[in-house]
Amino acid sequence: MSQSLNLSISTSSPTSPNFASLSRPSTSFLTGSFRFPVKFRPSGLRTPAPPELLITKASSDPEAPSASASASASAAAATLGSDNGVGGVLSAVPPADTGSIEVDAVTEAELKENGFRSTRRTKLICTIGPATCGSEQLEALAVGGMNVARINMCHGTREWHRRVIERVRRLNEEKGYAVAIMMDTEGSEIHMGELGGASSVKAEDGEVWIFSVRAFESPLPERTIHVNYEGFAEDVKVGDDLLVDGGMVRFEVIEKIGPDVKCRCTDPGLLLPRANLTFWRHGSLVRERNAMLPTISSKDWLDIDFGIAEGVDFIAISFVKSAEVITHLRSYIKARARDSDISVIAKIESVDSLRNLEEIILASDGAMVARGDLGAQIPLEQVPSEQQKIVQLCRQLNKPVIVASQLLESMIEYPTPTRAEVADVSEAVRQRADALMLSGESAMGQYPDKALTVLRNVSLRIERWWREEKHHEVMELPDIASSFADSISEEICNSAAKMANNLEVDALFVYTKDGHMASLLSRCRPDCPIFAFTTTTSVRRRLNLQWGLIPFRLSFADDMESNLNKTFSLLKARGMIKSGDLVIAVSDMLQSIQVMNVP
Ligand SMILES: Nc1ncnc2c1ncn2[C@@H]1O[C@H](COP(=O)(O)OP(=O)(O)O)[C@@H](O)[C@H]1O
Ligand SMILES: C=C(OP(=O)(O)O)C(=O)O
Ligand SMILES: [K+]
Ligand SMILES: [Mg+2]
Repeated sequence: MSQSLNLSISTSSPTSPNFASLSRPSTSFLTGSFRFPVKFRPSGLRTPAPPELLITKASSDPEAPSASASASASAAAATLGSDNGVGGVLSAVPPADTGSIEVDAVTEAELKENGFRSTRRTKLICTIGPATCGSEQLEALAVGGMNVARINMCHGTREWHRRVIERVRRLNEEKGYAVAIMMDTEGSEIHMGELGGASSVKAEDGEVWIFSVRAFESPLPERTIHVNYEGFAEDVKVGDDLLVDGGMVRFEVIEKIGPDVKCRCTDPGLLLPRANLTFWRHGSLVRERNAMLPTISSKDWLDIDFGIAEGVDFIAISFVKSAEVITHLRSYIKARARDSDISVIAKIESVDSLRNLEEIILASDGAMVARGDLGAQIPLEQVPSEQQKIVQLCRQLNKPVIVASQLLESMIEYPTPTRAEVADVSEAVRQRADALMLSGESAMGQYPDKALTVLRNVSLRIERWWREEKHHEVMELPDIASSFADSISEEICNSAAKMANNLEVDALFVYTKDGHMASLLSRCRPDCPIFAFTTTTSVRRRLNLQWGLIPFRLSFADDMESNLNKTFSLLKARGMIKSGDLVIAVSDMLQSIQVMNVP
């Protein structure tokens, strides 16, 4: 049926790609629903009440993580995979049923509905907050295409986050989803405290407010804001500009009285709990003192211990300045979590991270273009070119990249996006970022599901447009292999992806134990989807973040012929492929490229 290296290409015609039924009935935003023009920034973001979970200030959370904290559904149930030779990677599934194949239930439905070619390649991340922490809401997001759930340790208690993780894991187990978990650290940013329970407070033009490092009893005195950074009053100078959320509200420092800093509001707007603060002097960001704060604070280390104990799939590090901190964290994780592998994502959101971009990306397992804070640290008009640069560099270095923040900001309040937002999302998809992320839109907005639908539909539409119009940017992909064996893998993947495009195959199949070959194929951004077969649940979940990969868990042997036969019959039985489909298969056990029609 097939031969290694000596390519046997069957002449029977592959099934034509099915582009039918791309847009589902729920996609009304592109088909003419009406919205009022939004002229003003919303004057009262209504945060829906959390259904069951209690939200309190993270810093007052007395609970420290312990080894016994790993009581999350899957971590506790984890067994060392009986799957052969996987180096003891944690697997959340019971010992392998050799006859079965596991794939995300939503992807499976999508494959059956839309056909191979039309499955979504861009991955979607949703930040979970009060609007989406309940099981039903989490399930709605999973069904809507959420590949990764992000929890932001800047908000909520560890207990709150633990329950979210538990719910996601339970849904995965009971309903067959494969949603991965990303934990995002608070980092050493300077931010305001809670607003005494209020979801937002308006600061009016000319008002005088006190920013102070003092701890206040609730309720806060009027027009008083707590600041989390001890050195704040010493660092600011009279005349400095104080920017909330990168300029959504602006104050001028008018007087310092001990720990209190008196400021006059110069650009009125809404203050949100724990909003980020930056201060500027003579038009430049004051970074010197801020930069002395450690990237990973002592609270972050406790959160990281929590993430390791809970077995999260990704840890995103805020305000990374250099590669060392990432290297240090990776060895920390390796020592603490010997059996699991947690990917470390570097958030690019500071001037220092731009300066040391390449070494940071090389040291990390992936990167996030965190445009929220980045836009507060460099001029806004520089953000788009930095985004493009980061996305390209990550692809060249074979690291997954996430584009984050304000993609659909207006959908926090409105059911349809602005045209500008749709254009921004389209651009990120066109740049072929691995993943797009929702923040406030899903964490505390009124239309989390609709926002996710917009990301899904824009991704599908732009990806299809690119394929049909053949807008391929010929991106030079430099050799990145560090050994001869890696070079072979890299050449095989580059060639297989090129062959897949030229032969217009229906799918690439990759059999990979550690996921590396799958990411090398993803890096080529081929026209067809990539079915990535891997033996462990944790690798399968991590592959969720990468462009174009459809991860399956399957126990397989080194014998490719039997792997292929087994895969074909399992996938055919589930209606995911059919006889005649043209497939190219590669594997990291047997270095070969095989081209064949599904029997
Ligand atoms: N776990 C949570 N508990 C309460 N509110 C949250 C939580 N996560 C996110 N939010 C809300 O969603 C908003 C957007 O989330 P995100 O962008 O992740 O945070 P930030 O605004 O701090 O950068 C936050 O400002 C906060 O109001
Ligand atoms: C994603 C970001 O980080 P956070 O939401 O944690 O501030 C950002 O700043 O864009
Ligand atoms: K954060
Ligand atoms: Mg940030």
